[in-house]
Amino acid sequence: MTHILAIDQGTTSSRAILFDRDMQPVRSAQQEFRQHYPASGWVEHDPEEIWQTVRDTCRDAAGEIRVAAIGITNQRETTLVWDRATGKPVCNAIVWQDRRTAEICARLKADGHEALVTERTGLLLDPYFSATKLAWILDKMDGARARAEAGELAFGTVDTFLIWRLTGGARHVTDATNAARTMLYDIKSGAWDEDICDLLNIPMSLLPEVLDCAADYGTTDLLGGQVPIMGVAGDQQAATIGQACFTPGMMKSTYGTGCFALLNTGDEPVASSNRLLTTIAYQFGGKTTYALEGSIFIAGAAVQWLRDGLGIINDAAQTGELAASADPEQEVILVPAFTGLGAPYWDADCRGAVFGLTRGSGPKEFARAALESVGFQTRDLLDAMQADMGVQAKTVLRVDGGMAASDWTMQFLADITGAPVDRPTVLETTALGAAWLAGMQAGIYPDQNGFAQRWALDKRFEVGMNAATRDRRYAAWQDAVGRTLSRP
Ligand SMILES: Nc1ncnc2c1ncn2[C@@H]1O[C@H](COP(=O)(O)OP(=O)(O)O)[C@@H](O)[C@H]1O
Ligand SMILES: O=P(O)(O)OC[C@H](O)CO
Repeated sequence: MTHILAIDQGTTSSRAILFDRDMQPVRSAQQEFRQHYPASGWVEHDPEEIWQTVRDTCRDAAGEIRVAAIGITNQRETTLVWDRATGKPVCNAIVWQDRRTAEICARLKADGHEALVTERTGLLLDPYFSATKLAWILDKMDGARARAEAGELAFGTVDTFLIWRLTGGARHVTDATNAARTMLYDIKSGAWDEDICDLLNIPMSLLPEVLDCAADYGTTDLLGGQVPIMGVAGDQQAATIGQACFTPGMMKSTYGTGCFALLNTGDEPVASSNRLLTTIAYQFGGKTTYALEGSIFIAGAAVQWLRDGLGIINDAAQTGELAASADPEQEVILVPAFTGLGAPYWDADCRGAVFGLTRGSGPKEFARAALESVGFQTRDLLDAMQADMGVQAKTVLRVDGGMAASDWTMQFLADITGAPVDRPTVLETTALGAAWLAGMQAGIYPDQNGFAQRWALDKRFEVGMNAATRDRRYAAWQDAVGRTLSRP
Protein backbone atom coordinates (compact mmCIF):
# COMPACT_ATOMS: atom_id res chain seq x y z
CA MET A 1 0.00 0.00 0.00
CA THR A 2 1.74 3.14 -1.22
CA HIS A 3 -1.06 5.38 -2.53
CA ILE A 4 -2.17 8.47 -0.62
CA LEU A 5 -5.63 9.98 -0.98
CA ALA A 6 -5.96 13.75 -0.63
CA ILE A 7 -9.36 15.24 0.12
CA ASP A 8 -9.64 18.87 -1.01
CA GLN A 9 -12.92 20.21 0.29
CA GLY A 10 -13.20 23.63 -1.40
CA THR A 11 -15.73 26.43 -1.50
CA THR A 12 -17.45 25.34 -4.69
CA SER A 13 -16.53 21.69 -5.01
CA SER A 14 -15.14 18.66 -3.23
CA ARG A 15 -12.23 16.84 -4.83
CA ALA A 16 -10.41 13.65 -4.04
CA ILE A 17 -7.07 13.01 -5.68
CA LEU A 18 -5.11 9.79 -5.48
CA PHE A 19 -1.32 10.20 -5.47
CA ASP A 20 1.04 7.33 -6.21
CA ARG A 21 4.31 6.47 -4.49
CA ASP A 22 6.11 9.15 -6.57
CA MET A 23 3.63 11.85 -5.46
CA GLN A 24 2.08 11.94 -8.92
CA PRO A 25 -1.70 12.43 -9.17
CA VAL A 26 -3.06 9.28 -10.82
CA ARG A 27 -6.83 9.46 -10.37
CA SER A 28 -9.26 12.11 -9.25
CA ALA A 29 -12.93 12.82 -8.78
CA GLN A 30 -14.71 16.12 -8.28
CA GLN A 31 -18.26 17.14 -7.44
CA GLU A 32 -19.66 20.64 -7.24
CA PHE A 33 -22.29 21.40 -4.65
CA ARG A 34 -24.89 24.10 -4.15
CA GLN A 35 -24.20 27.58 -2.84
CA HIS A 36 -27.06 28.98 -0.78
CA TYR A 37 -27.57 32.75 -0.56
CA PRO A 38 -30.48 33.13 1.90
CA ALA A 39 -30.04 36.92 2.26
CA SER A 40 -27.78 39.66 0.91
CA GLY A 41 -24.21 38.95 2.00
CA TRP A 42 -25.10 35.51 3.42
CA VAL A 43 -23.48 32.34 2.02
CA GLU A 44 -24.26 28.82 3.27
CA HIS A 45 -23.43 25.21 2.42
CA ASP A 46 -25.49 22.17 3.28
CA PRO A 47 -23.21 20.04 5.53
CA GLU A 48 -24.82 16.84 4.26
CA GLU A 49 -23.90 17.84 0.70
CA ILE A 50 -20.33 18.54 1.81
CA TRP A 51 -20.22 15.10 3.40
CA GLN A 52 -21.85 13.27 0.50
CA THR A 53 -19.60 14.87 -2.12
CA VAL A 54 -16.51 14.05 -0.05
CA ARG A 55 -17.62 10.48 0.56
CA ASP A 56 -18.50 9.87 -3.11
CA THR A 57 -15.40 11.51 -4.59
CA CYS A 58 -13.14 9.58 -2.18
CA ARG A 59 -14.70 6.29 -3.24
CA ASP A 60 -14.52 7.24 -6.94
CA ALA A 61 -10.89 8.36 -6.78
CA ALA A 62 -9.69 5.38 -4.75
CA GLY A 63 -11.60 2.79 -6.78
CA GLU A 64 -10.16 -0.65 -6.06
CA ILE A 65 -6.78 0.72 -4.96
CA ARG A 66 -5.95 0.25 -1.29
CA VAL A 67 -5.00 3.56 0.25
CA ALA A 68 -2.18 3.83 2.80
CA ALA A 69 -3.25 7.13 4.35
CA ILE A 70 -5.56 10.12 3.86
CA GLY A 71 -4.68 13.81 3.94
CA ILE A 72 -7.37 16.47 4.31
CA THR A 73 -7.32 20.07 3.19
CA ASN A 74 -10.31 22.35 3.30
CA GLN A 75 -11.94 25.72 2.78
CA ARG A 76 -11.07 27.51 6.00
CA GLU A 77 -13.16 29.47 8.53
CA THR A 78 -16.45 27.95 7.34
CA THR A 79 -18.31 27.13 10.53
CA LEU A 80 -20.31 24.07 11.52
CA VAL A 81 -22.02 23.04 14.75
CA TRP A 82 -23.44 19.56 15.22
CA ASP A 83 -24.98 17.31 17.81
CA ARG A 84 -22.40 15.01 19.42
CA ALA A 85 -24.92 12.18 19.81
CA THR A 86 -26.41 12.15 16.32
CA GLY A 87 -23.74 13.96 14.26
CA LYS A 88 -26.57 16.08 12.86
CA PRO A 89 -25.68 19.76 12.17
CA VAL A 90 -27.89 22.32 13.90
CA CYS A 91 -28.01 24.46 10.75
CA ASN A 92 -26.26 24.97 7.43
CA ALA A 93 -22.53 25.69 7.43
CA ILE A 94 -21.86 29.43 7.47
CA VAL A 95 -19.30 29.98 4.73
CA TRP A 96 -16.16 32.12 5.08
CA GLN A 97 -17.57 34.61 2.55
CA ASP A 98 -20.66 35.23 4.69
CA ARG A 99 -20.94 38.78 6.09
CA ARG A 100 -23.97 38.35 8.40
CA THR A 101 -21.90 39.05 11.50
CA ALA A 102 -20.60 42.42 10.29
CA GLU A 103 -22.64 44.15 12.97
CA ILE A 104 -21.29 41.96 15.78
CA CYS A 105 -17.77 42.77 14.57
CA ALA A 106 -18.52 46.49 14.35
CA ARG A 107 -19.86 46.45 17.92
CA LEU A 108 -16.82 44.58 19.27
CA LYS A 109 -14.55 47.04 17.49
CA ALA A 110 -16.47 50.04 18.83
CA ASP A 111 -16.08 48.55 22.32
CA GLY A 112 -12.32 48.51 21.80
CA HIS A 113 -11.72 44.75 21.56
CA GLU A 114 -9.83 44.57 18.26
CA ALA A 115 -6.36 45.07 19.75
CA LEU A 116 -6.71 42.05 22.06
CA VAL A 117 -8.12 39.87 19.27
CA THR A 118 -5.28 40.80 16.92
CA GLU A 119 -2.63 40.39 19.58
CA ARG A 120 -3.78 36.86 20.44
CA THR A 121 -5.03 35.49 17.11
CA GLY A 122 -3.09 37.52 14.51
CA LEU A 123 -6.43 38.25 12.81
CA LEU A 124 -8.63 41.31 12.45
CA LEU A 125 -12.14 41.62 13.82
CA ASP A 126 -13.92 40.65 10.62
CA PRO A 127 -16.95 38.44 9.82
CA TYR A 128 -14.60 36.33 7.63
CA PHE A 129 -13.41 34.27 10.61
CA SER A 130 -15.31 31.51 12.45
CA ALA A 131 -15.71 33.06 15.91
CA THR A 132 -18.58 35.46 15.26
CA LYS A 133 -20.27 32.92 12.97
CA LEU A 134 -20.21 30.43 15.85
CA ALA A 135 -21.56 33.05 18.26
CA TRP A 136 -24.34 33.82 15.75
CA ILE A 137 -25.36 30.15 15.57
CA LEU A 138 -25.47 29.87 19.37
CA ASP A 139 -27.55 33.03 19.61
CA LYS A 140 -29.96 32.45 16.75
CA MET A 141 -30.57 28.72 16.47
CA ASP A 142 -33.35 27.51 18.71
CA GLY A 143 -31.98 25.98 21.90
CA ALA A 144 -28.40 25.96 20.59
CA ARG A 145 -26.87 27.84 23.49
CA ALA A 146 -28.49 25.64 26.13
CA ARG A 147 -27.41 22.51 24.26
CA ALA A 148 -23.90 23.90 23.89
CA GLU A 149 -23.70 24.67 27.60
CA ALA A 150 -24.90 21.13 28.36
CA GLY A 151 -21.97 19.79 26.30
CA GLU A 152 -24.26 18.30 23.65
CA LEU A 153 -22.84 20.19 20.67
CA ALA A 154 -19.51 20.27 18.85
CA PHE A 155 -18.03 23.09 16.75
CA GLY A 156 -15.69 22.59 13.89
CA THR A 157 -14.29 23.96 10.68
CA VAL A 158 -14.81 21.67 7.67
CA ASP A 159 -11.76 19.47 8.46
CA THR A 160 -13.12 18.78 11.94
CA PHE A 161 -16.59 17.96 10.67
CA LEU A 162 -15.20 15.61 8.02
CA ILE A 163 -12.94 13.83 10.51
CA TRP A 164 -15.87 13.46 12.89
CA ARG A 165 -17.90 11.83 10.11
CA LEU A 166 -15.00 9.79 8.73
CA THR A 167 -14.14 8.35 12.14
CA GLY A 168 -17.76 7.73 13.11
CA GLY A 169 -17.64 10.41 15.80
CA ALA A 170 -14.52 8.95 17.43
CA ARG A 171 -12.37 12.06 16.97
CA HIS A 172 -13.11 15.77 17.57
CA VAL A 173 -9.87 17.28 16.30
CA THR A 174 -8.43 19.99 14.07
CA ASP A 175 -4.94 21.09 13.07
CA ALA A 176 -3.10 24.24 14.11
CA THR A 177 -3.60 26.00 10.75
CA ASN A 178 -7.37 25.61 10.82
CA ALA A 179 -7.51 26.56 14.50
CA ALA A 180 -5.57 29.72 13.62
CA ARG A 181 -8.47 30.86 11.39
CA THR A 182 -11.21 30.63 14.00
CA MET A 183 -10.30 33.89 15.81
CA LEU A 184 -10.51 31.85 19.03
CA TYR A 185 -6.96 30.47 19.02
CA ASP A 186 -3.87 32.07 20.53
CA ILE A 187 -1.28 31.49 17.80
CA LYS A 188 1.68 32.17 20.10
CA SER A 189 0.78 29.95 23.05
CA GLY A 190 -0.94 27.38 20.83
CA ALA A 191 -4.14 27.14 22.88
CA TRP A 192 -7.78 28.17 22.66
CA ASP A 193 -8.16 31.66 24.14
CA GLU A 194 -10.39 31.84 27.17
CA ASP A 195 -10.75 35.64 27.08
CA ILE A 196 -12.00 35.70 23.50
CA CYS A 197 -14.35 32.79 24.17
CA ASP A 198 -15.73 34.75 27.15
CA LEU A 199 -16.08 37.88 25.07
CA LEU A 200 -18.22 36.01 22.54
CA ASN A 201 -19.92 33.83 25.15
CA ILE A 202 -18.64 30.62 23.55
CA PRO A 203 -18.42 27.55 25.85
CA MET A 204 -14.96 26.04 25.44
CA SER A 205 -16.40 22.52 25.56
CA LEU A 206 -17.48 23.09 21.94
CA LEU A 207 -13.91 23.31 20.69
CA PRO A 208 -11.85 20.48 19.17
CA GLU A 209 -8.41 19.25 20.20
CA VAL A 210 -5.61 20.88 18.15
CA LEU A 211 -2.90 18.70 16.56
CA ASP A 212 0.16 19.11 14.32
CA CYS A 213 -0.44 19.11 10.55
CA ALA A 214 1.06 15.64 10.29
CA ALA A 215 -0.35 13.52 13.11
CA ASP A 216 -2.70 10.69 14.02
CA TYR A 217 -6.22 11.90 13.21
CA GLY A 218 -7.95 8.54 13.64
CA THR A 219 -9.01 5.97 11.09
CA THR A 220 -11.91 5.59 8.70
CA ASP A 221 -13.73 2.61 7.24
CA LEU A 222 -14.97 4.68 4.29
CA LEU A 223 -12.80 2.81 1.78
CA GLY A 224 -13.06 -0.62 3.38
CA GLY A 225 -10.64 -1.75 6.07
CA GLN A 226 -9.29 0.96 8.36
CA VAL A 227 -7.38 3.78 6.66
CA PRO A 228 -5.54 6.30 8.86
CA ILE A 229 -6.02 10.05 8.43
CA MET A 230 -2.49 11.42 8.86
CA GLY A 231 -2.38 14.96 7.51
CA VAL A 232 -4.57 18.06 7.84
CA ALA A 233 -4.08 21.70 6.83
CA GLY A 234 -6.33 24.56 5.76
CA ASP A 235 -6.27 24.85 1.98
CA GLN A 236 -4.09 27.95 1.76
CA GLN A 237 -1.58 26.50 4.17
CA ALA A 238 -1.66 23.19 2.29
CA ALA A 239 -0.86 25.13 -0.89
CA THR A 240 2.03 26.85 0.91
CA ILE A 241 3.29 23.41 1.88
CA GLY A 242 2.59 21.98 -1.60
CA GLN A 243 4.59 24.86 -3.11
CA ALA A 244 7.42 23.97 -0.71
CA CYS A 245 7.56 27.52 0.68
CA PHE A 246 9.53 26.27 3.67
CA THR A 247 12.10 29.08 3.84
CA PRO A 248 11.38 32.50 5.34
CA GLY A 249 10.77 34.97 2.49
CA MET A 250 9.18 32.40 0.17
CA MET A 251 5.70 33.26 -0.98
CA LYS A 252 2.81 31.64 -2.82
CA SER A 253 -0.47 32.94 -4.15
CA THR A 254 -3.41 30.65 -4.89
CA TYR A 255 -6.09 31.66 -7.39
CA GLY A 256 -9.36 29.80 -6.80
CA THR A 257 -12.68 31.40 -5.88
CA GLY A 258 -10.68 33.92 -3.89
CA CYS A 259 -6.96 34.62 -3.83
CA PHE A 260 -4.70 34.05 -0.88
CA ALA A 261 -1.04 35.06 -0.72
CA LEU A 262 1.09 33.63 2.10
CA LEU A 263 4.61 34.73 2.92
CA ASN A 264 6.65 32.42 5.17
CA THR A 265 8.01 34.53 8.05
CA GLY A 266 9.74 31.73 9.98
CA ASP A 267 9.62 30.91 13.69
CA GLU A 268 8.27 34.21 14.92
CA PRO A 269 4.88 35.71 14.13
CA VAL A 270 5.21 39.10 12.41
CA ALA A 271 2.56 41.65 13.41
CA SER A 272 1.34 43.52 10.35
CA SER A 273 1.08 47.31 10.30
CA ASN A 274 -0.69 47.11 6.96
CA ARG A 275 -3.80 45.11 7.76
CA LEU A 276 -2.51 41.73 6.69
CA LEU A 277 -3.16 38.67 8.80
CA THR A 278 -0.61 36.87 10.94
CA THR A 279 -1.25 33.18 10.77
CA ILE A 280 0.20 29.72 11.20
CA ALA A 281 1.80 28.39 8.00
CA TYR A 282 2.28 24.89 9.39
CA GLN A 283 3.14 23.04 12.57
CA PHE A 284 5.40 19.99 12.58
CA GLY A 285 6.60 18.17 15.70
CA GLY A 286 5.05 20.86 17.91
CA LYS A 287 7.12 23.57 16.16
CA THR A 288 5.13 26.38 14.60
CA THR A 289 6.10 28.28 11.45
CA TYR A 290 4.25 31.52 10.84
CA ALA A 291 3.11 33.44 7.77
CA LEU A 292 1.77 36.80 6.76
CA GLU A 293 -1.38 36.36 4.71
CA GLY A 294 -3.27 38.58 2.34
CA SER A 295 -6.80 37.34 1.64
CA ILE A 296 -8.85 38.51 -1.35
CA PHE A 297 -12.44 37.30 -1.47
CA ILE A 298 -13.05 37.49 -5.23
CA ALA A 299 -10.57 36.19 -7.84
CA GLY A 300 -11.88 33.29 -9.97
CA ALA A 301 -15.32 34.23 -8.68
CA ALA A 302 -15.12 37.32 -10.95
CA VAL A 303 -14.74 34.94 -13.89
CA GLN A 304 -17.69 32.91 -12.61
CA TRP A 305 -19.66 36.15 -12.56
CA LEU A 306 -18.77 36.77 -16.24
CA ARG A 307 -20.15 33.31 -16.95
CA ASP A 308 -23.15 33.04 -14.61
CA GLY A 309 -24.06 36.66 -13.91
CA LEU A 310 -23.39 38.38 -17.23
CA GLY A 311 -23.51 35.33 -19.51
CA ILE A 312 -20.66 36.65 -21.70
CA ILE A 313 -18.62 33.44 -21.58
CA ASN A 314 -19.56 29.76 -21.43
CA ASP A 315 -16.30 28.59 -19.98
CA ALA A 316 -13.66 30.21 -17.73
CA ALA A 317 -10.93 29.32 -20.23
CA GLN A 318 -12.45 31.73 -22.82
CA THR A 319 -11.71 34.76 -20.66
CA GLY A 320 -8.03 35.10 -21.55
CA GLU A 321 -8.67 35.19 -25.29
CA LEU A 322 -11.46 37.70 -24.83
CA ALA A 323 -9.27 39.90 -22.63
CA ALA A 324 -6.42 39.77 -25.16
CA SER A 325 -8.71 41.19 -27.85
CA ALA A 326 -10.07 44.05 -25.71
CA ASP A 327 -9.67 47.63 -26.96
CA PRO A 328 -6.27 48.85 -25.66
CA GLU A 329 -7.56 52.44 -25.64
CA GLN A 330 -10.19 51.67 -23.03
CA GLU A 331 -9.34 51.25 -19.39
CA VAL A 332 -12.39 49.73 -17.77
CA ILE A 333 -11.75 48.89 -14.12
CA LEU A 334 -13.80 46.39 -12.13
CA VAL A 335 -13.60 46.52 -8.34
CA PRO A 336 -15.09 43.10 -7.54
CA ALA A 337 -16.30 43.92 -4.03
CA PHE A 338 -19.22 41.49 -4.40
CA THR A 339 -19.00 40.54 -0.73
CA GLY A 340 -17.04 43.57 0.45
CA LEU A 341 -13.26 43.83 0.20
CA GLY A 342 -10.72 41.77 2.14
CA ALA A 343 -7.06 42.64 2.71
CA PRO A 344 -5.80 45.27 3.03
CA TYR A 345 -9.10 47.22 3.07
CA TRP A 346 -11.36 45.00 5.23
CA ASP A 347 -14.54 46.78 4.20
CA ALA A 348 -17.48 44.40 4.74
CA ASP A 349 -20.06 46.95 3.60
CA CYS A 350 -18.83 48.17 0.22
CA ARG A 351 -20.10 46.50 -2.95
CA GLY A 352 -18.66 46.09 -6.44
CA ALA A 353 -18.26 48.88 -8.98
CA VAL A 354 -17.19 49.38 -12.60
CA PHE A 355 -15.35 52.50 -13.75
CA GLY A 356 -14.38 53.94 -17.14
CA LEU A 357 -17.29 52.63 -19.22
CA THR A 358 -17.81 54.11 -22.69
CA ARG A 359 -20.30 53.36 -25.47
CA GLY A 360 -17.68 51.01 -26.90
CA SER A 361 -17.27 48.93 -23.72
CA GLY A 362 -18.43 45.35 -24.13
CA PRO A 363 -17.74 41.74 -23.16
CA LYS A 364 -14.04 41.95 -24.09
CA GLU A 365 -13.41 44.94 -21.86
CA PHE A 366 -15.37 43.34 -19.00
CA ALA A 367 -13.36 40.15 -19.38
CA ARG A 368 -10.08 42.07 -19.27
CA ALA A 369 -11.26 44.13 -16.28
CA ALA A 370 -12.20 40.94 -14.38
CA LEU A 371 -8.79 39.34 -14.96
CA GLU A 372 -6.93 42.57 -14.26
CA SER A 373 -8.79 42.99 -10.95
CA VAL A 374 -7.02 39.85 -9.75
CA GLY A 375 -3.61 41.32 -10.59
CA PHE A 376 -4.40 44.69 -9.03
CA GLN A 377 -5.62 43.07 -5.82
CA THR A 378 -2.50 40.90 -5.62
CA ARG A 379 -0.38 44.04 -6.01
CA ASP A 380 -2.25 45.53 -3.04
CA LEU A 381 -1.22 42.50 -0.98
CA LEU A 382 2.41 42.45 -2.11
CA ASP A 383 2.80 46.15 -1.41
CA ALA A 384 1.41 45.61 2.09
CA MET A 385 3.81 42.68 2.62
CA GLN A 386 6.70 44.74 1.37
CA ALA A 387 5.80 47.53 3.77
CA ASP A 388 5.69 45.03 6.65
CA MET A 389 8.83 43.09 5.76
CA GLY A 390 11.05 45.41 3.72
CA VAL A 391 12.62 44.23 0.48
CA GLN A 392 12.30 40.53 1.33
CA ALA A 393 8.71 40.40 0.14
CA LYS A 394 9.19 41.15 -3.53
CA THR A 395 10.83 37.95 -4.54
CA VAL A 396 9.37 35.47 -6.97
CA LEU A 397 5.70 34.67 -6.55
CA ARG A 398 4.78 30.98 -6.83
CA VAL A 399 1.23 30.63 -8.14
CA ASP A 400 -1.32 27.84 -8.21
CA GLY A 401 -5.09 27.20 -8.19
CA GLY A 402 -7.55 26.91 -11.09
CA MET A 403 -7.05 30.44 -12.35
CA ALA A 404 -3.25 30.11 -12.52
CA ALA A 405 -3.94 28.13 -15.70
CA SER A 406 -4.71 31.46 -17.40
CA ASP A 407 -1.49 32.68 -19.11
CA TRP A 408 -3.04 36.09 -19.75
CA THR A 409 -3.81 36.59 -16.05
CA MET A 410 -0.38 35.38 -14.91
CA GLN A 411 1.39 37.70 -17.38
CA PHE A 412 -0.65 40.68 -16.18
CA LEU A 413 0.16 39.64 -12.61
CA ALA A 414 3.91 39.79 -13.31
CA ASP A 415 3.47 43.09 -15.18
CA ILE A 416 1.44 44.89 -12.53
CA THR A 417 3.35 43.59 -9.49
CA GLY A 418 6.74 44.09 -11.13
CA ALA A 419 7.88 40.68 -9.88
CA PRO A 420 8.35 37.40 -11.79
CA VAL A 421 5.65 34.77 -11.42
CA ASP A 422 6.50 31.04 -11.28
CA ARG A 423 3.89 28.45 -12.16
CA PRO A 424 4.74 24.87 -11.14
CA THR A 425 3.96 21.76 -13.16
CA VAL A 426 1.41 20.62 -10.56
CA LEU A 427 -1.33 23.24 -10.20
CA GLU A 428 -3.14 21.07 -7.65
CA THR A 429 -0.61 22.11 -5.03
CA THR A 430 -3.26 22.27 -2.32
CA ALA A 431 -4.04 18.57 -2.68
CA LEU A 432 -0.35 17.78 -3.11
CA GLY A 433 0.40 19.54 0.18
CA ALA A 434 -2.24 17.49 2.00
CA ALA A 435 -1.05 14.28 0.35
CA TRP A 436 2.55 15.01 1.30
CA LEU A 437 1.62 15.60 4.96
CA ALA A 438 -0.12 12.23 5.14
CA GLY A 439 2.48 10.40 3.03
CA MET A 440 5.36 11.82 5.04
CA GLN A 441 3.67 10.89 8.32
CA ALA A 442 3.06 7.40 6.95
CA GLY A 443 6.77 7.11 6.07
CA ILE A 444 6.10 6.77 2.34
CA TYR A 445 7.03 10.26 1.09
CA PRO A 446 10.33 12.15 1.50
CA ASP A 447 11.04 14.57 4.31
CA GLN A 448 10.72 18.36 4.00
CA ASN A 449 13.99 18.86 2.10
CA GLY A 450 13.42 15.92 -0.20
CA PHE A 451 9.95 17.21 -0.98
CA ALA A 452 11.20 20.77 -1.64
CA GLN A 453 13.71 19.45 -4.17
CA ARG A 454 10.90 17.86 -6.16
CA TRP A 455 9.16 21.21 -6.87
CA ALA A 456 9.22 21.68 -10.66
CA LEU A 457 8.69 24.82 -12.77
CA ASP A 458 6.21 24.77 -15.65
CA LYS A 459 6.58 28.39 -16.74
CA ARG A 460 8.08 31.65 -15.49
CA PHE A 461 6.24 34.88 -16.42
CA GLU A 462 8.76 37.72 -16.58
CA VAL A 463 7.83 41.36 -16.06
CA GLY A 464 6.97 42.88 -19.46
CA MET A 465 5.29 46.20 -18.63
CA ASN A 466 7.40 49.34 -18.24
CA ALA A 467 7.45 51.06 -14.86
CA ALA A 468 5.63 54.21 -16.00
CA THR A 469 2.68 52.24 -17.38
CA ARG A 470 2.62 50.05 -14.28
CA ASP A 471 2.50 53.06 -11.98
CA ARG A 472 -0.19 54.79 -14.01
CA ARG A 473 -2.41 51.70 -14.21
CA TYR A 474 -2.01 50.92 -10.51
CA ALA A 475 -2.80 54.52 -9.54
CA ALA A 476 -6.05 54.24 -11.57
CA TRP A 477 -6.94 51.07 -9.61
CA GLN A 478 -6.24 52.75 -6.28
CA ASP A 479 -8.43 55.65 -7.30
CA ALA A 480 -11.24 53.23 -8.28
CA VAL A 481 -10.98 51.40 -4.93
CA GLY A 482 -11.03 54.72 -3.09
CA ARG A 483 -14.31 55.55 -4.78
CA THR A 484 -15.78 52.12 -3.96
CA LEU A 485 -15.02 51.90 -0.24
CA SER A 486 -17.94 52.47 2.13
CA ARG A 487 -15.70 54.60 4.36
CA PRO A 488 -13.23 56.32 2.02
N1 LIG B 1 -8.45 29.46 -17.72
C1 LIG B 1 -9.01 30.18 -16.75
N2 LIG B 1 -9.05 31.53 -16.85
C2 LIG B 1 -9.60 32.27 -15.85
N3 LIG B 1 -10.15 31.75 -14.74
C3 LIG B 1 -10.16 30.42 -14.61
C4 LIG B 1 -9.59 29.57 -15.59
N4 LIG B 1 -9.73 28.29 -15.17
C5 LIG B 1 -10.37 28.35 -13.97
N5 LIG B 1 -10.63 29.63 -13.63
C6 LIG B 1 -11.30 30.10 -12.40
O1 LIG B 1 -10.66 29.45 -11.30
C7 LIG B 1 -11.62 29.08 -10.32
C8 LIG B 1 -11.48 27.60 -10.04
O2 LIG B 1 -10.32 27.36 -9.36
P1 LIG B 1 -10.28 26.28 -8.18
O3 LIG B 1 -8.88 26.25 -7.73
O4 LIG B 1 -10.91 25.04 -8.69
O5 LIG B 1 -11.26 27.01 -7.14
P2 LIG B 1 -11.90 26.60 -5.71
O6 LIG B 1 -10.97 25.62 -5.07
O7 LIG B 1 -12.01 27.90 -4.98
O8 LIG B 1 -13.27 26.03 -5.98
C9 LIG B 1 -12.99 29.39 -10.86
O9 LIG B 1 -13.46 30.55 -10.20
C10 LIG B 1 -12.77 29.68 -12.34
O10 LIG B 1 -13.62 30.71 -12.76
O1 LIG C 1 -12.09 27.18 -1.39
P1 LIG C 1 -11.01 28.15 -1.75
O2 LIG C 1 -9.88 27.49 -2.47
O3 LIG C 1 -11.49 29.37 -2.44
O4 LIG C 1 -10.35 28.65 -0.35
C1 LIG C 1 -11.11 29.25 0.64
C2 LIG C 1 -10.22 29.77 1.75
O5 LIG C 1 -9.66 28.77 2.54
C3 LIG C 1 -10.98 30.74 2.61
O6 LIG C 1 -10.14 31.29 3.60
